[in-house]
Amino acid sequence: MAHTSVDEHAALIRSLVALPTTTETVDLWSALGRVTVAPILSPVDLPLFRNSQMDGFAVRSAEVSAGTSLPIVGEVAASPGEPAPLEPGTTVRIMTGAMVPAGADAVIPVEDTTVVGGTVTIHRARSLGEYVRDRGSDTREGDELLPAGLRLASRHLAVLAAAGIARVEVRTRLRAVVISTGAELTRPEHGVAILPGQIYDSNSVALDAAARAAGADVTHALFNGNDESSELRGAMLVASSDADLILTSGGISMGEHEVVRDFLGEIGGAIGHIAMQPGGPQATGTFAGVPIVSFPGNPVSTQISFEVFVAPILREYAGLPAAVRVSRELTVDVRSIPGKRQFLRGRTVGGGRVEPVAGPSSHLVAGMAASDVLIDVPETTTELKAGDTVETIEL
Ligand SMILES: Nc1nc2c(c(=O)[nH]1)N[C@H]1C(S)=C(S)[C@@H](COP(=O)(O)OP(=O)(O)OC[C@H]3O[C@@H](n4cnc5c(N)ncnc54)[C@H](O)[C@@H]3O)O[C@H]1N2
Ligand code: MOO
Repeated sequence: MAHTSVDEHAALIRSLVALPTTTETVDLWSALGRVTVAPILSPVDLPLFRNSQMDGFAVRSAEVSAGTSLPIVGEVAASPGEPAPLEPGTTVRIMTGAMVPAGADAVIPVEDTTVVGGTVTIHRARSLGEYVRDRGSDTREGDELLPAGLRLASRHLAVLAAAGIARVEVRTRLRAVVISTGAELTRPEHGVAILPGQIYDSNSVALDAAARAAGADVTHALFNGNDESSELRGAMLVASSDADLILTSGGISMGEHEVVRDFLGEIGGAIGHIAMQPGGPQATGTFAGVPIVSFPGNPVSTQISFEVFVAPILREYAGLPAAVRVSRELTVDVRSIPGKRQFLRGRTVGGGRVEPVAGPSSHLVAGMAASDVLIDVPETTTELKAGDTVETIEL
């Protein structure tokens, strides 16, 4: 991997990750954010029947002009049942959503009328079809309601329900497992009484949240709090039984206790450095048929590696838009490492500008939290001036 570029490594990971090809059928209540697999055609016309847009009176429009009075001979509510046809020279009260009786072709809103006893006087003429919502005027039986590959939002669920569709076939969610490694790690849930030399594991929760935000289902967020490769193998066995992708953090560099590196070595994985900062050390492998993508342990390296290499694949599969890239002007001069694609943390400021946040070091987890974009500096760029345009990636 010595001279591997970011794009080459991204392509390698894309080739490793086998996206699920199965589908499942879920009810609408569980379908939010899921992705359709085929176009969904309407089984019905919408509206289902000709109905009133207003509370008022159903009339034959040709019979109505300003000052017309008609006897009120009945009422149609928005409720089951077909109303009787409207007799000529009469009207019926009608409610919004109620079926318009045969023979009626317009609705007079109640506020345009005066009712005295059983007679209504209409104050102005109405045209044919006014305030009548025709059957099929929204969509026709057989028309496409939703396309394939659509991520379902509330408005999509609403039209399915309106058409009487209770269940929808969706892509099976990609199942990811997250494993953090390092004997120095403890979980924040364990409280403040940590030993000298211990730190809180922030990568598990970061990767778990990032994977879920990218539309994946995280089946396990495991934690290997020692540097034993046998223990990691155990975690991998659990993970691989229930995952399409295993993400690890830590233990892939050049130290003496690189548990992920050792494990990947045993299973014939690939470990090396790529032309990227942060996120130089990178590794991949396959265990029990499940791809493993291993990120360096430094918190910023892990987070950025996920955004660069894995998030685009997961988002695409989950029907989410790709991360937004925007050109912005730098507020200050910036130096970058020759031969490495650098992803600096940035904060957007007014006028389409961006200022770097914290430094380039990959332990600056608070600096990462204070940023809202990554500044993508090409491998060949070593110096940028205030006012220069840079590509930013929204976080
Ligand atoms: N001699 C060399 N040393 C290092 C090199 C190198 O090329 N030669 N590369 C450096 C770079 S760059 C990085 S990045 C790291 C990657 O190391 P590892 O993947 O082996 O990660 P660890 O050593 O396990 O951890 C690095 C760092 O991150 C902290 N860490 C680890 N896991 C977590 C976690 N879950 N939550 C929060 N913080 C975590 C860990 O304590 C370390 O401080 O290697 C450099 N070294
Ligand atoms: O490349 Mo490392 O990921 O800078 O910290």
